[in-house]
Amino acid sequence: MSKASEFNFDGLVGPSHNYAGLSFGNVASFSNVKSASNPKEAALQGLAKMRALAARGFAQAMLPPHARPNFRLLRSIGFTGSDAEVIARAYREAPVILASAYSASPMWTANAATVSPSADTADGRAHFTVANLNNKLHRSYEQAQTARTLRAIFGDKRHFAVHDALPSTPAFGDEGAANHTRLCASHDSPGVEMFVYGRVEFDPDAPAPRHYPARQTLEASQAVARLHGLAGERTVFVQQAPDTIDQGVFHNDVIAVGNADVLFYHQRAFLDEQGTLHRLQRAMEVLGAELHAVRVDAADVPVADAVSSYLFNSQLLSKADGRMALVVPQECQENPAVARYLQRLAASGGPIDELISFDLRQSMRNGGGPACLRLRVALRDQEAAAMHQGVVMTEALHARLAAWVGRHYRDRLSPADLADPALAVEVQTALEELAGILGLPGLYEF
Ligand SMILES: N=C(N)NCCC[C@H](NC(=O)CCC(=O)O)C(=O)O
Repeated sequence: MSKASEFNFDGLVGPSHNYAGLSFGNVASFSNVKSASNPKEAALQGLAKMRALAARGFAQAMLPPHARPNFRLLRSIGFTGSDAEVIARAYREAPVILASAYSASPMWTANAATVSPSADTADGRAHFTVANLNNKLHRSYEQAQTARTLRAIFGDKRHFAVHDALPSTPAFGDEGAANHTRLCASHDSPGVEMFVYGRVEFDPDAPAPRHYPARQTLEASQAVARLHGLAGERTVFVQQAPDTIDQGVFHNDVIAVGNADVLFYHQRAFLDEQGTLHRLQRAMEVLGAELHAVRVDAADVPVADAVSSYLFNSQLLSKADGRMALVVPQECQENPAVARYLQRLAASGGPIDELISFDLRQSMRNGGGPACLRLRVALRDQEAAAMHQGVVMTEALHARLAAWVGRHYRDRLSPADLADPALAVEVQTALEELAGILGLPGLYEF
């Protein structure tokens, strides 16, 4: 009988991390627009999380940043000449598009792809569908490098299938694992896959948010489930509450998180709370398992506090003793209602008995907490052995990456710095070296 474990692939923050206010509907991104960022601190904060969780024995790996600026985007919209000329003119004429081309958003790897472990799929391989992220210009370009990276790591076709992104059109808006949760009894046996969508393209009567965009469609979620060969009785499609999206919950992982048989969620997460729980419970029964729902009432934690603290953008990790730890951003301890709730939760005798808190403020200021920063990939032992090993987090890799960040990253980036042609050269030099550190020489298309 093979064993399996869940790897967290955290995104390494890239050298051009900046605050450009690019994500309408994401409250943090909008409110920190044009403030100065600290890419060095951002990368070190992310690496510290990876190191600490790896040291605790959790399976941990990383995904590298993408090449920036995205010259393909800039040249495709009419900026010509040398790289320096392209940057100078884009800065003058279209600074927001230059910022989009420089975005370090691939760090939020929960949006890189949707992943179905081999135990769930018809052909017994682990399936990945790259997310098209077509709701935002800066994110819609991530798919090509993401596919290239995933194929470099999961290239063994006997074990893995990496699908290209769905057609990049509003009907198939897809934001990857941020809107997908797998519930199961154990990682090496079949699980229930829950897909959460925000709107339905081809049903004009379906409820939808009024102010902020719903980034994920039902049609996209269904397409991913089909591509992965998931069994109907173990697949559940759930609509997110539209008014909660309108309060800044732009992905389901901002309002719910699941692990093994536990679903930790806010009362206002889903359009039909009872129906959702009932369907998940029935699907779990097919597996001979039982759903353990941990509901947070709006009276204890209002949606606004869930959004500002990112309580639900936490990682729920199974420990060796069978209990679970909740990995939260430090903002949770700073919000009195959330801190009070968490104290009660850990002492409640329920499945979650430990809190682990990280300072991820650089990422949080763009709306990315612990869960945004990681892509979960449950792998059987032989699959874990078949993937590229150079991205698995160890003390040695952490040390090399921290030193690399120290050599190449700036500690301050303001909007005007994006006009500096030296920045583009710095990023390319850094990434060429990174490809060598990770043992992935063909990683980038320089
Ligand atoms: N919830 C999850 N899984 N991911 C969070 C992604 C945050 C990201 N922020 C940004 O892209 C902001 C970039 C800027 O404004 O500079 C987004 O909105 O897509």
